Order: sequence, then structure tokens, then C-alpha cells
Amino acid sequence: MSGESMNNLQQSMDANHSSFGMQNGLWGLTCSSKLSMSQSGNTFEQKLLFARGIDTIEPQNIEAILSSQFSDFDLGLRPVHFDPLMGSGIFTQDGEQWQHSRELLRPQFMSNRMENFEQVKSAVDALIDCVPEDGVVDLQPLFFRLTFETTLFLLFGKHLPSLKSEGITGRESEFADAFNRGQDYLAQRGRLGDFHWVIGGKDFRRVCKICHDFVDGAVQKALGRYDPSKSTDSTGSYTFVDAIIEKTRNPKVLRDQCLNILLAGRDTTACCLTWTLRLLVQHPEVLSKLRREIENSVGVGSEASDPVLSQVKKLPYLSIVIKEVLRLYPSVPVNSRAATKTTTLPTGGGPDGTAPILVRKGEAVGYCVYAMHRRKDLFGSDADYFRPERWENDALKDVGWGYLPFNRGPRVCLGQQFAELEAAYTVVRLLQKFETIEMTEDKPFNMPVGQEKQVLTLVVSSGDGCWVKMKKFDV
Ligand code: HEM
Repeated sequence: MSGESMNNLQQSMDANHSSFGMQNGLWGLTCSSKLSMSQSGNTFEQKLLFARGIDTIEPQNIEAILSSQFSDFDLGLRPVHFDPLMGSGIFTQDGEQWQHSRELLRPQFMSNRMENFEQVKSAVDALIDCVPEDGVVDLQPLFFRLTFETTLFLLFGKHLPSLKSEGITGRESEFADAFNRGQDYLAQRGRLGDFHWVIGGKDFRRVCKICHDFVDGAVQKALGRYDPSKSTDSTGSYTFVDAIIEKTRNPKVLRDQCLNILLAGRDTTACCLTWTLRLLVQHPEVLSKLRREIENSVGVGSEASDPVLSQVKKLPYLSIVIKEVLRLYPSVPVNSRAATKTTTLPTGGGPDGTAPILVRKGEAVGYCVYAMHRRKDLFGSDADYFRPERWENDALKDVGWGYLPFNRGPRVCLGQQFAELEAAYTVVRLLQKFETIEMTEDKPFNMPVGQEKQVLTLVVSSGDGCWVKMKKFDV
């Protein structure tokens, strides 16, 4: 992971009043001080050269762009920025094309197949086996490999070309490296807005080709084994790619949809897991409370049995821990849409910033979930702190559009259920297997929450990884 390293997103936003919408693309955070801005509470109008845009952390406005005025907005330049790597898939489409993809993919996410969960289990076991004897390990790259492997499984099942027998958990594959680099390029293109074409040289073309060749190989295999007379393939299993093949055999369409899901599913969950472990280690009282919950429900120690799906779903403290992690570190921290016609947003205009605000056709509206999730008027005076208990007894039930880790509205995340389950299961297994998880002496992370080094690509990951020392339970 490379990308833009910064002390933290919030500081960058405060310093610049942010500018996450000006690029008329996705996650286009700029760091310019030459912007002309008019500030109205939580919504800002910005001008850069001839472009005007709106940035907002106002739930009402975000609800408008994502739901109540859905047709007034689209993805802006995202499809153009992402095209060389991702082509046309659910993540880059608008209008009828997007609707078609959503209808195609939605049933796959709904059918919560046990086979997927079994695969998550074996990938987590492999992760645990990667922890060295002395227990000192950076968990962040391991989480990235875990979610890469599980998302690939979701897409292709066991039928992957060129993966070694031990799976990609054993080594970073050429494809994984290329996909990482490709995403860095996409993030840079997003930040450059109309000038995205500056990024797109030989190396970018090379990584796109590696990714395309790999996915094309898996698609060809799936096409080869497809039997139209059966609703499962001839080996009895049924994967995302099989489902899409029932609607189209066009290899480019299949490649694009698969890459789009891989993009959506991998880094988001890996970042969630990284921040979860960092926050737990930084807050031993939360870690102990969580450990007690797991001990009392599914047991801990070398003899503890692998939890079943229904047990993982019924861990109330774990569920608010993950909720709180995604409040402080929403995997997609910055996002944007562009107006398809001249329209208004409910608030942010007029002398006191409470009147509707104009958005002209083509202008971008950026929204920063990261900053919104730290608003003290929404989450309390201790909003900057990690305190899962704030979610207890439905205390935040009225926060509505103020809490948005998975988006809402027609384009709400399709993988939410899968991601929550994968993250919860991984945490349970780690706490079952390891008696202690703590900071290392060499690389402690004592910075106050939010002030640590962060890396912003399409997601926000940790700039210092997640170095911990873990001790297994005695056998
Ligand atoms: C903690 C983990 C995750 C988080 C925080 C997350 C968050 C999000 C967000 C914010 C969006 C909206 C993006 C936009 O419209 O601009 C999104 C969309 C999406 N996510 Fe997730 N996601 C996670 C995991 C996953 C996983 C594991 C998958 C699939 C394997 C997935 C599949 C999708 C898809 C297909 C969309 C596009 C939906 C559409 O445009 O209709 N996500 N996700």
C-alpha cells in the first residue's frame, strides 16, 4: 500500500476546510490552500479556478444526494477515472446500467451461503498460522490478504488460476500487487479531477493488464465449466461469476463486474479489521470486556470450538465495537457525487447557512463521512474517543444519516452483511486463540485516536500498520 500519507484526515480537513468534492470524482481530496470558500456551518461552497463545488458533512444534504434526490446526482467523473482498470461495473455505472448490475448481483449477496462462511473460516485459520513463533507481527498486510482471498472465493469459488496450493495467504501474488498499484493510480486520478489523464503511463497500463489477464483466466474457466441445464456448475458449487454468466457470456462484462466487486470488498473489510485490532490493543479495558463476552458465549483457549454463524451474530458487545470502529474509521472516508441538473440541497445556503444551497448541473458535492462521524453535536463531546458503550441502549438511535459507514439509499453497500460477519468472525477467532494481544515495544502506537499516521487511497488504512505481540493459549 502506498498512496498519500498524512497525519490524519481530520487535520487535513481542518487545515483546508477540505475540498473533497472539487474534483468531481470519487474521494478526490485536494490539499490546496488557494480555494475560495464560503463557509456555512457544515456545508462549504468552494471555488477553484472556474470550478465551483459543495462540500458537506450535513446529514440532511447527504440524505438528499444519496436518497431523496437520488436522480439529481450521479457518480460524476468516477467512471472515467476508473475505466482503464475497472471498466464498466456496479461501482462505476449510473442509471439503467447500474440498475441492471444491482439487480443481477443483489440476489448473490442475499443468499448467505454456508460455503462462503466455510471459506472465511479456512482463510482465518491460515492467517493465524502466519503469526510467527515469537508472536510479533504486523496484522495489516495479513488482513489485506485475508479479504483478498475471501472476496476472490466469493467471485470464483475454488476455480482460480495460478494460485498456489496454499492459496494466496502464503505469498503475495503478482495479481495482488498489481491490484494494489492499480488502486493507487485510481485514487490519484480521482484527486486530479479533469486532469486525470496526467496519470496513465506505461506502469499503469502494465498493472491494468496483469489484473485483466488474471481475471480473464478465471472467467474463461468459469465459462468453460458452465452448464446451462443446471443452476450450479458441474462441480456442484455456485459462485458470483456463475450467476453473472447466466445473464451474459460477454467476457469483458464478466471481467468488469468481478473487478468491481473485488475493489468494493477487499480493502474496505481489511481496513475495518486493522483499525479494530489497533483500537482494541490501545484500549485494554474494551479488549478485556470483549474477551469476557467471547469467553462466556463460545469459549476461549486452545480447546475452544469454532463458533457457528449464528453464535457470531449474537455477540452484542462485539457488534457495537465494530460499529464504533467504523464510526471513527469509516473505510470509505470521503466520497462525492455530481449534479445531473441544476438543483438545491436542503441546507447550507443563505446568510446564516440554513437556507437551501444551489448546486448547478455538473458541479460536484463532496461528503466526508470521516469528519461527520466525529461531529460532537451528533455523537457527544467525547466524539473523538473510542467508546463502544455510546451505542448501548439505542442511545444513538436518532443519529440517522449522521452515521454512514456503508452508505444508505439505493446504492447502499451490497456486501455489508458479509463484511460484518467476516470482521466479527475474525476478531472472535483471534481472541479465542490468543491469550494476549498487545503493543510491541519497538513499534508502540500511543498517539491519540485520529492523530496517528493514515494512508488515504480509496480507503483509509494505517500508515504504521498494526504491529502487535500475540501470545497463544497454552495447549
Ligand atoms: C467494512 C467493510 C465495508 C465497508 C465499510 C463498505 C462500504 C461501502 C460504501 C461506503 C459503499 C458506497 C460507495 C459509493 O456508492 O460511492 C459501498 C458500496 C458497495 N459495496 Fe461495500 N463496504 C464494505 C465491504 C464490502 C464487501 C465485503 C463487499 C463485497 C464482497 C462490498 C460490496 C459493495 C458493492 C458491490 C457496492 C456497490 C453498490 C452500488 O453501487 O450499488 N462491500 N460499500
